[in-house]
Amino acid sequence: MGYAGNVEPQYIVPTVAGFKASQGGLEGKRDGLEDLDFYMGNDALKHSTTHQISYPIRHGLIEDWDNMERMWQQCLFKYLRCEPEEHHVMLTEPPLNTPENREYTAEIMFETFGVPGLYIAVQAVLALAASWSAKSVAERTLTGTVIDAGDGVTHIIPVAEGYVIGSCIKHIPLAGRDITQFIMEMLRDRKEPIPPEDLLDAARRIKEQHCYCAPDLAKEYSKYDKDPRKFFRMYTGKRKNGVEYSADVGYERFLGPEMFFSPEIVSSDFLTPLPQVVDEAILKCPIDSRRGLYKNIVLSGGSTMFKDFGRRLQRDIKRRADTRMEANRLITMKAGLKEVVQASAIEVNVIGHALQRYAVWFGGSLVASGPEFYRVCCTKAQYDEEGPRIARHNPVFTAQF
Ligand SMILES: Nc1ncnc2c1ncn2[C@@H]1O[C@H](COP(=O)(O)OP(=O)(O)OP(=O)(O)O)[C@@H](O)[C@H]1O
Repeated sequence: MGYAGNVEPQYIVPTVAGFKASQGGLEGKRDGLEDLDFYMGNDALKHSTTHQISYPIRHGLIEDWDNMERMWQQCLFKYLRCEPEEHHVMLTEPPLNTPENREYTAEIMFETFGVPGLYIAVQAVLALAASWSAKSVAERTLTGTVIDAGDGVTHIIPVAEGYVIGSCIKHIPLAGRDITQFIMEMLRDRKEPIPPEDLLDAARRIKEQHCYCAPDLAKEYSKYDKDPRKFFRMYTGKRKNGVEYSADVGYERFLGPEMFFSPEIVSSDFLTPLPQVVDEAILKCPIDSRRGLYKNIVLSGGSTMFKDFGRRLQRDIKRRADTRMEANRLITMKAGLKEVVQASAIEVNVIGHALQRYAVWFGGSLVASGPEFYRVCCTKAQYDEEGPRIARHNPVFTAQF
């Protein structure tokens, strides 16, 4: 959460609520004290022994509206310290959110908090908007394919002119957490002197600080075998008693992120490489949108931050597209269809930018700080006139900044 116009969120708080176990019963509800003994985010996790932990959002969708409302209350009053009646609010939603959820969200925002305006934006569309920072005004478009790789899951989301092509979204059940786990196992197998209670955190830090995508796994391995010292990095951490320790970092630097391109190294269930999934997602989309989707493949989320991730992805997708074009060319040549033979090559661009770590947030910040935002918001006056149904659809914004 944060205020529009900033490049990064002011507060990053996990959507976790913690409340006294007794509050679930009538006793807690009757005395009206339940709101006072309630924690959210990291505070909730800290009190997990005395309080019951609940996750109001599951798989990106709000499931526990009471706790979500309490969380919004804390976001607005405790963190952002704002008067909600004075601020238009932007919230984000995953691609296949239901219209009922949007109505309910509007009800809480307008009736409980009295906000003057509300816009519920689709996360993938904001990620596309965030990439405008890396483009000229003429190139700003809301057509593209968003690769969103976070901690638990990777999504491939095609968007045409601001609308998600819902039937063509793909999910990959592999993301940052799996790479961390994989690196952790390698460190453990090698018996690096990392205290067991620190191992997970050390693996995550090693991943974030030292990992990169190699152009070719076999070649990188043989380079490594010839001169491993070139690849070594040192990781240092502190034990609980304050004494420092250090560990060697070696081939996990390129083997970790390779998971996206050779998933068989970490998974026996999901075996399709990311470039193939992206290519197949685009091929499922309507034919007239495909070139635009290849031309603007946008990265979003922490697990797209590996050095050369975008470059490798672009090369591999381009190779697949070119091989298919060549195969089609040969088939059509044999059939004597000359006009198809002349189809131009497919342009494949994978767009990374400085703010892709928090691309959705940054895209939201960008859109909400422009004049266009006030045009697309649902207003309190409209809500009072028509009720929650005004939030069923939010208009698509354009690149007017
Ligand atoms: N510089 C970096 N290099 C590689 N990975 C990183 C980097 N920074 C963060 N990450 C990883 O990105 C993941 C978190 O990304 P993000 O915040 O986008 O996910 P999330 O939104 O919390 O997860 P999800 O999308 O699964 O709900 C973590 O696994 C983290 O270790």
